[in-house]
Amino acid sequence: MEEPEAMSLKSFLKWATELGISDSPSTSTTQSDSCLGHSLFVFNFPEAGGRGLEAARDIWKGELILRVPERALMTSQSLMMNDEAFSIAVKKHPSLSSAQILAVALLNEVNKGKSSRWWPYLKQFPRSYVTLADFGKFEIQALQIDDAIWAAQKASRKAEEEWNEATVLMHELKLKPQLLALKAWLWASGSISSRTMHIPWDEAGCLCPVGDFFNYAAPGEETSISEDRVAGKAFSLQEDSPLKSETELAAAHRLIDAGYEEDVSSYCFYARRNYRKGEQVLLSYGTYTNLELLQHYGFLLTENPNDKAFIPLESDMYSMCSWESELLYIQSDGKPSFALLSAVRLWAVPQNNRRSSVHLVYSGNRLSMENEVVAMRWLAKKCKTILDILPTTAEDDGKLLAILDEFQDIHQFMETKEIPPQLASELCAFLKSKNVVSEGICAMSSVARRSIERWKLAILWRYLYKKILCNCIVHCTEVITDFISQRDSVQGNLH
Ligand SMILES: C[S@@+](CC[C@H](N)C(=O)[O-])C[C@H]1O[C@@H](n2cnc3c(N)ncnc32)[C@H](O)[C@@H]1O
Repeated sequence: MEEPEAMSLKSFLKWATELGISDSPSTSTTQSDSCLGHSLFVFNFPEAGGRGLEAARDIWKGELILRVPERALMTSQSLMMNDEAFSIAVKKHPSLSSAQILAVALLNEVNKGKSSRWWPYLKQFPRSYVTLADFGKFEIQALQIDDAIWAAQKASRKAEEEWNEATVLMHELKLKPQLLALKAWLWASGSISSRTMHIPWDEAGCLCPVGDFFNYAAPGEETSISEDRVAGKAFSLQEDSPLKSETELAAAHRLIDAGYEEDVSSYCFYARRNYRKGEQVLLSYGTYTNLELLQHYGFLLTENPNDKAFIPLESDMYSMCSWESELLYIQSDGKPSFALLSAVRLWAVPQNNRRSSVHLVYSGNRLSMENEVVAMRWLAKKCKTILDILPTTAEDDGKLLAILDEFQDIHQFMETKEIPPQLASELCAFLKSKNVVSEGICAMSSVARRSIERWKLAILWRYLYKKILCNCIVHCTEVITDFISQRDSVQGNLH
């Protein structure tokens, strides 16, 4: 960590200590300069979320590892309480949503600079975000898949509309010109989208100092090497387990490992699994597909058990079945979801027999060998058709990511003749749109550098989408091959 950054972190942790934030189970006030050190340390994890929290000691599943008292939570309400002018101004705009109010409140605090009570905390926020709303035209097109392109266009349109609606209030508050700009709004709404936590009294949630340093792991990934320590034993049955209160036990069983607790008026964080000293301690913000992670948090996971690939179906498939369209998807392992499988099975039944097959299909049964083969062939062919019409293959995307990684390392592109033509044209379009090459010299502005980050995310997203479709083709082919060999062996036995 660079010196000014380290100093700013140090003063932030001191500020947090004074507000009663603590990673120690003891509620007595400490003389320490840092609220961390008992259970957690701040550490940089370049491959897994950047700045995050590491275990300062071996931690047991279910242990309380961080407490953030209510007075340290930044909410619209707490910001209004300390700023009468802001509170009066907001009341004149009842149509603004709670997220818009929190965004304006955040910009209003930034406007105060060092005189804001929250200044040490605000200095810890990232300077910009790479969520879908921040994607420009080029990066949006790089997603390649219509659904993702629409989601990104919708996110950036929504951000712009919300900014427009809030500008009158921001002018009334006399914010500095740079804080009135869309760029500042994107920063505020990106902060809210990627850093707030749920509280029961405000839909916009709260900003939770130190608690928002936890990076994400998808729910369902709770096991680790350290889990071996308790292999075969339920953690709650261990006599020497440090789990004490009922709250801690209850928390260990929950999906969400953090929440606001009325009885202690604090946001409490519990370890979702055992951690060895030095491991990164992670939090599950919820169950998200990669597109949702990109939309709300600006990152995605190469191994995401909750990822889904949606494909366009025949129009009568939607009308014929009673499933909501968001249930019709291909899972990350390439298998169709239960609803998609039943929809395709039903569609593969001749139209005049469908009515009598509905019950069987919805109970998850295969109808017949022929029906299964028709359904699997349709699904495999659909995936192949989608993949064939896309401008690049998954393999190309992998190559392009490697080229961009290399470029970011050595600031030079490999010889263009070594780059496959479809990638070279995307690369040229990028260089042109960001004015990267001028008179044969490659000069990257900070804008172009940030754009590369978003472009890489778009490429990675479409690469992972294509991988799911490729896995689906493999799965369908295996099912068909199995059926054919079963049928051949039955026929062989009959002869
Ligand atoms: C609540 S903050 C977590 C702390 C953050 N790393 C920081 O420095 O403030 C959420 C942000 O952290 C990053 N992040 C969290 N988990 C991640 C992961 N598993 N992989 C990549 N980035 C992650 C994303 O930028 C996300 O928007």
